[in-house]
Amino acid sequence: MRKTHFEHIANPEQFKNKLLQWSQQFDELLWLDSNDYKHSYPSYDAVLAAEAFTVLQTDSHNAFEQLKDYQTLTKDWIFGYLSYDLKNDVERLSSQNHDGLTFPELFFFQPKKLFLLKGNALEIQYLNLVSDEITQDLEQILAMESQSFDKTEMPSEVLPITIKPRISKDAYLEKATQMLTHIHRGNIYEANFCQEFYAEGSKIQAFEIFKKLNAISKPPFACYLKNHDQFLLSASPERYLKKEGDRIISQPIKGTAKRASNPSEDELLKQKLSEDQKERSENIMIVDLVRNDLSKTAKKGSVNVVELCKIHSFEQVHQMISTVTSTVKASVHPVDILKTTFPMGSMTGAPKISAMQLIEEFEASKRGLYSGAVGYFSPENDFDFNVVIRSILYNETKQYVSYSVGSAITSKSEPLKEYEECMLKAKAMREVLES
Ligand SMILES: C=C(O[C@@H]1C=C(C(=O)O)C=C[C@H]1O)C(=O)O
Repeated sequence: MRKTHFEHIANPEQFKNKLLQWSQQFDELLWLDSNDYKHSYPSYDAVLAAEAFTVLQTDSHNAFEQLKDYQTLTKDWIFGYLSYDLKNDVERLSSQNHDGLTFPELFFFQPKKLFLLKGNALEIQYLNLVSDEITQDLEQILAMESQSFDKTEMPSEVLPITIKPRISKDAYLEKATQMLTHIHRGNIYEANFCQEFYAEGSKIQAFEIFKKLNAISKPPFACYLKNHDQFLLSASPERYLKKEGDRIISQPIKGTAKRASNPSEDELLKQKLSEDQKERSENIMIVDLVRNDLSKTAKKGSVNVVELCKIHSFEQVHQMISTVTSTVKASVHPVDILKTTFPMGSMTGAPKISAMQLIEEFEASKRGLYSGAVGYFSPENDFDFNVVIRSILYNETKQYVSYSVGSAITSKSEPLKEYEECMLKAKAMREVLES
């Protein structure tokens, strides 16, 4: 079905740059970049999937069954996303909040052209119908002018944008206080409460903004997605779920601290986060939820916490990350591993269903692709998906730009501190949009 070509790449960083530049001509593309992060469970350094041969695009109704059929019948690489609102396909829930983006709730495509980069080894896989284009495309890519990833010039037709909050700071503080009341009453233990920032009537150069966001964040799960007029520019540091053979890996993040330019001050902030009882309990509650979710498809006794509350430092923030693994039963369809764990606990709270009900009640925007997952299935039924956070979403036709941020509310939360945590997470996105 696919023709494979191998190529040695002398300068992977420069090649990535050229490849991404070249890919801009396609209507459907997904770019995944680990930014040379030393992953404990690595896949590829960078992947480009371009030009759809087949597509699955739908709302949440029966979405997981449709994805299962599509993945089973296609028997090939498929790339795309699950939006948060697929919760409505898994539980008796609905999404009534404002949606300025109107993206499909699920989108997957089978790319005609696929590039997989690991170290200096490039694997090109083209569907047979375009396989005679490999040599010519490769020549074109190598001849592309290499542009620096942190090139910051703004094309002249682009106007500065005005970002507005969907809810005011006072409304946020009021809602967070009400959430706390639910927690103190024992209705839930933890809720990931999010808020949207948006700009209307805005034209942005999505690709330029992505390059800037990536350059100042260098996250391990970066992605750039284009589905015609819909764009996702993501600087995500978080893995949702990976399947490698019968091994399942989940790496929830809970616990965030700012970085300092002074190294000793920065080390102190890291140390403080590591020892912070509130942040640790936030993280452990989600680890418990993930263990429970994974146990639904795991072989008996195979769910393990292999790393608990470890601090990882990224350009923008320090994060507390745990790793939970399991061995999946042979009879389980890969899509069911997603279905039984979705949405990821780090973005809901616990217990999951009650937390999602309160989120719907208290948040003002439909989460959509924010708080969903982007990734791929391989022909071997493996997969890897990130968590869509620290991401800018853009509908070019509607000229609507949006980013959302959130934080975990637990019994020890102080609303103002949670608000500040949201602003810390928003900093890089605001900076690249307003610069
Ligand atoms: C909600 C966001 O992040 C989530 C909340 C985190 C936290 O509470 O520390 C950390 C990572 C994410 O799971 C966001 O970045 O918007």
